[in-house]
Amino acid sequence: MTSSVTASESALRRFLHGLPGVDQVGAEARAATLASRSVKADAKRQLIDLAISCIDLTTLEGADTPGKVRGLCAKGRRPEPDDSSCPQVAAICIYGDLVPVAVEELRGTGINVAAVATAFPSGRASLAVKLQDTRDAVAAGADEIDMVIDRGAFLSGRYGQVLDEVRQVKAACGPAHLKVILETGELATYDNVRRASWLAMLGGADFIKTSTGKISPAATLPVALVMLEAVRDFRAATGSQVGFKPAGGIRTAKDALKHFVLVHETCGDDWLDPAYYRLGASSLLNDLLLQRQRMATGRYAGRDYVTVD
Ligand SMILES: O=C[C@H](O)COP(=O)(O)O
Repeated sequence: MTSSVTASESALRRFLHGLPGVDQVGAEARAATLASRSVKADAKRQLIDLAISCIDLTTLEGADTPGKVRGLCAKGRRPEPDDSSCPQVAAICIYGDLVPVAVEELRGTGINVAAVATAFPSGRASLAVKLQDTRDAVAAGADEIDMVIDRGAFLSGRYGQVLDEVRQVKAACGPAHLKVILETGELATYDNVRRASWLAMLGGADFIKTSTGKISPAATLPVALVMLEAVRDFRAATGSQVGFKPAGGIRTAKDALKHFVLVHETCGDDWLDPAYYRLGASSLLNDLLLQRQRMATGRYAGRDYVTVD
């Protein structure tokens, strides 16, 4: 390692370890307080539609098939086939090999195709493999790349390596937007979540994302709070607005509303837009549709009203 690399590594370490520490008890208490706020019925109606329009509708299973992805695309395009006032989702999030199927199904709809890449979900592969994974997905038509950071490198303190990987993947994305997944359930402390958030943003992330959905805990409210503070503070420091995507374990409309209260109170409404906010979820849409129907008619339509995935 050259002395200049060593110097920049140590400057990076000093910067990340110089960020204010997270008060664990305070963060958990604040997240719980905000989550207990009630939302008025009118606002709830609007937020349910906003939540639908912010969803990255996801399937990330080894057993995924072109047929399953086609079905997901159809659902994302017309979540309520009999109600044209129901918004479509923001993106369909899938493995890279299925990108051509989604591109075909979503052409002209305005729904983005998001591909997980960089040896998702573990992130354990050479940089060359990760970059090729990214280029392949972009060449196949992905509009967005969801990469994972190398948690082993991060937890060993090899921050420069993580930063460099994010930068190189960003360059490989070309015009595609980059979401950087921290896998917060493996980062052990809120301080690490704050440091990894800054590292990803310094590397050029367009979005920072909590989790792969493969590890529990995933998008907890205190973690979301810490990451929202990071995107807020990053904009104040640099002028750049980076988006935020909580993902994993968000299953009910109630969960989504709690996340929205957190965004509103922490960052303000500039983030309440699919351009800066996504909810990564495989089954949340069903509950949002049930609640939407209940608010429109005053009763639940029954579980068979929505598609059972
Ligand atoms: O990125 C999204 C997650 O993989 C979805 O997780 P979920 O199945 O818990 O909704």
